[in-house]
Amino acid sequence: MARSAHPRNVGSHGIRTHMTLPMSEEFSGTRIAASARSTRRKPHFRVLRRLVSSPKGAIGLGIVAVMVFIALFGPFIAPLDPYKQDFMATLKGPSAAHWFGTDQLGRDVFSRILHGAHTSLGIGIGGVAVAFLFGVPLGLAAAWFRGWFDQLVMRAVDIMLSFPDIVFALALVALLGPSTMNVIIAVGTVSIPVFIRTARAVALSTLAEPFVEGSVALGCSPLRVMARHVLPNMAGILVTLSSLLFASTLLTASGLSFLGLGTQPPEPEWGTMLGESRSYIRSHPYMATFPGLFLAISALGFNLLGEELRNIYDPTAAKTRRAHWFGGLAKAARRKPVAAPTAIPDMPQDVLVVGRDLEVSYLTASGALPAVRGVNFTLRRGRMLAVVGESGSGKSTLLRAVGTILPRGQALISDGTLAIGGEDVSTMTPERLQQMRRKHIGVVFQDASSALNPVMTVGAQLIEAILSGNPMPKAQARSRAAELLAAVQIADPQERLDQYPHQFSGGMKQRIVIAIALAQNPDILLADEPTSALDVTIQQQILVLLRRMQQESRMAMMLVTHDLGLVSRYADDVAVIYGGRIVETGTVEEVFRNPSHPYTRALRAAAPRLHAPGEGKRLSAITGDPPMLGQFPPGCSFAPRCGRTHGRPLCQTQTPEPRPVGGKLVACHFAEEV
Ligand SMILES: Nc1ncnc2c1ncn2[C@@H]1O[C@H](COP(=O)(O)OP(=O)(O)OP(=O)(O)O)[C@@H](O)[C@H]1O
Repeated sequence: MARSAHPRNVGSHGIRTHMTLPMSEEFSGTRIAASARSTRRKPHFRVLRRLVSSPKGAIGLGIVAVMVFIALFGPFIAPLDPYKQDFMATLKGPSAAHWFGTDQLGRDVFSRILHGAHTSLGIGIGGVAVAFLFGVPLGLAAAWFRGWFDQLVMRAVDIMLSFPDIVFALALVALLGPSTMNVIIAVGTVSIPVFIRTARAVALSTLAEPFVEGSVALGCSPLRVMARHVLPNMAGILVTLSSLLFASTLLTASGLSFLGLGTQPPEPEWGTMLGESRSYIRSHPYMATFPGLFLAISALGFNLLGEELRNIYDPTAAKTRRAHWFGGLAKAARRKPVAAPTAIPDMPQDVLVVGRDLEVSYLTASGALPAVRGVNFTLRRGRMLAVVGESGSGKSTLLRAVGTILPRGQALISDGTLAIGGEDVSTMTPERLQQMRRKHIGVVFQDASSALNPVMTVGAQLIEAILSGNPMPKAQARSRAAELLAAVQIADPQERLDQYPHQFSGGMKQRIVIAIALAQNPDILLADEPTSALDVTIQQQILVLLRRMQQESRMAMMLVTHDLGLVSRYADDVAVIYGGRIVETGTVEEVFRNPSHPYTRALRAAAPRLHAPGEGKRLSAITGDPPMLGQFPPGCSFAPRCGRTHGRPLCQTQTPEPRPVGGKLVACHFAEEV
């Protein structure tokens, strides 16, 4: 039965198991000498240098600089009074006396353009600022809170977008009255939905990234997650959007001025000037050409500038200028073990995580569907439990439940009990959960590339992980970050701290992810297919590293993997999961030496083994497909694919419960029939 989701998506449910192991409130991490140099800052003129070194950036910056200069100093450099009428010189074409000609009242068009720059660009910038300041926070809030708030915001956005910009802006100005300020409010309001949609879409995808989940797992607050990960990741797109909107805002504002609702004559403004030139467009085209040209050039300049800024702020798009680093592993010999965590005095017991009849469900259109169904397991200090099974069997869902990082609003613990350090997570407040994640749980995700924030240096990400649970001076945190990099065998750690993830190889990125997971000296380490994106030799190195650290620090570890070879080499215990249930569990030796469940046997037979008896034989595949979410057959879920069932009704009707068979727990009615 599904229950309402906890704000942090840990289900609240009625079942309570009395646990007596209180989790320590405080965890004193390794003390580090504050001898490191301070965090180096990137010089701000780096951006300027990059801008001027590219043709697009240089042109864009040049145009914007000229326009800003004109907006600021136009009145001082204008040769004539922009308001002065000369009825003897009306509608004169460009000449030495009037470079851009004169208008219907004999006013100097050039001087009016110089004076009008201030108002025109001011309206554009003001409109974008209004849209940005309201749209971005609303979009971020909608992505974070989801639910009814998201629905409300998005319906309002849909309604606003269903009107053409100019019509909506017209209605607003008609309501507020014609004035420059009201035009800014109107054109800004019209653009708010675009910012909301963009910010929400980017935030949603960024929040689903493993590196953000990692931050949530580290216990970072929503504001911090938004400020550190989501906003920097959308900086490029927001800058580009702002520049594009600047152009459209200028045009919409000009349209309003053209209709007489914007800046009022005799005030010079490019849109108003275009409006005034309407009647003379055929006979005296220069009247429209010059203000139009200034509008178009301004829009072009902001666009070019925005595009180049996007390239700069997205380092993954930028070409790596420096040579790649090659001599890594040779220098990495200076290995430095991570210090063992300080003992938690009031948590001496070995059992750190207990799952009892644990059920985890996804909230789908068809209701809450269980992906993990009544599993029992224990994570013990100093031991590694491997969770194996086919794709879709529920391994990652189980790991995320243990890490209290189930996707918000999508999954929840719907039944049973999960206790971490003796505390039932369903009774924990969001703050307690956050503290738990921050101090006691480290998570290593599958794909290191997406587990690291591409726009933050490795050092910044490590320092964030270190500081999230343990305030300390930045210099000390940097020193600790370098120590962690050295511990995961990355050479020249001080220099590497200032580099971005794309400057590291896949294996090194995964080492960094491991370093981040270990930043708080966690008691529990969760690794979800930590090596499946790596080649075989690197897989071995990473697993050796993980195993060494797990043993040195006596962490309880859960390893999710498809690779039975890795399990037999590195894990202590194994849980074989099928259709969301643990079908066989015990020590690796017991389970693999003499597998009892037909599914375990089939998995073993399907796993490639070098130098195994019968080498050269074809691998046997498991016939049929694993059950889909919500489509589990009655009785034993494996029965439709099982060679041992022989059509026996018991398998089709009664779900086998795990029972002791030869030192293991096996969920099969006929486990003894090996
Ligand atoms: N966000 C989600 N919404 C709905 N169903 C989901 C969601 N995530 C996973 N599932 C479903 O839950 C089931 C278990 O998925 P899970 O990712 O835990 O399996 P897995 O064993 O880890 O698979 P893999 O090895 O491919 O990662 C699958 O049927 C999957 O389709």
